[in-house]
Amino acid sequence: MSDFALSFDKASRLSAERAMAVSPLVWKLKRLFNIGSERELREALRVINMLAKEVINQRRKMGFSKHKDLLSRFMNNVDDETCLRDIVISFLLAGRDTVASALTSFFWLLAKHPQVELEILLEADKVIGANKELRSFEELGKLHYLQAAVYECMRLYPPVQFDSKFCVEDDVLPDGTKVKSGTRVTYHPYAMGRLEDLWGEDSMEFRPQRWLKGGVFHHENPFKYPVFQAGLRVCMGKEMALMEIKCVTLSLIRSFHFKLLPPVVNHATPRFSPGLTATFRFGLPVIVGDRKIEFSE
Ligand code: HEM
Repeated sequence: MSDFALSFDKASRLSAERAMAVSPLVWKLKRLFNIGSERELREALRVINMLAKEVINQRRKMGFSKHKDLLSRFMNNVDDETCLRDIVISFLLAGRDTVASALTSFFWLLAKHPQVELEILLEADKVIGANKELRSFEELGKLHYLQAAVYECMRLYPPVQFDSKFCVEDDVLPDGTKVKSGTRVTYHPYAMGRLEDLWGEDSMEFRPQRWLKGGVFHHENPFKYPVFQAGLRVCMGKEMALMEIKCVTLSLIRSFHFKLLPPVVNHATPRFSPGLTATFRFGLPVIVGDRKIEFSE
């Protein structure tokens, strides 16, 4: 792995650990004396900042005024170097591990539910054509079962499993709960996705059909399914993320077969573990085979 990726992973982990500390005083003292995890975090951030600035410098050398990619657009409108650097890092943080986490969970669920994988393949053959490649964004939109399966996957395994906000001034929630200024308020998509009150008695089952009405995908209220958050600060990359997850899954499962490796000591079941972005603690060991050739045991 590159220095950037290693530092990025380390900084994400250490920042998440800050949030889980018994008291913020612990990490604040460590930061003051530049010791332990805070020293490691500072070093990781130095590497990340340096490389993010390098990305911006390279783009500047290439010329950005006529380019239409996201970074060039930001560079055309933002002069502050530190702000640009933070934009690069925010988009990486928001878009890198979240999609990877969703894909890992999805491949795990598909391996455990071959009938769902089969439905996705049959739908793809019907809409796109057997042995044909996806041609357009519109065609992707016709894959209702695939979309339902992706939503169902993230209901049970949301990449952002909980998310906190701090109240700026005294407020009252719609149900009358008073929230004092400075209070930390957390919503928990992982817990909400499993509530029987919200999803019914089969809330723990992976059942893509719950998202379909007459074979057509239908959205749920985002406040019931806050996987991408809801309201004004909803995820800016939602549609891009969904497109990535669906395209990667389709192109891989149409060509390859993924078989879970037999349980390994201590890794018996993949463990969904918290972090800034949740992921499977020991990765997802699989054997990859050609879809046209059956696996032999
Ligand atoms: C499955 C994948 C993804 C999930 C589950 C997800 C989820 C979320 C969530 C829960 C938030 C709210 C965070 C907060 O307010 O604390 C958020 C914000 C955001 N996401 Fe995503 N995200 C995903 C992919 C992406 C991608 C691919 C991008 C862009 C490349 C992206 C860009 C952003 C940005 C810029 C924000 C901040 C929006 C704002 O504060 O106004 N996300 N996302």
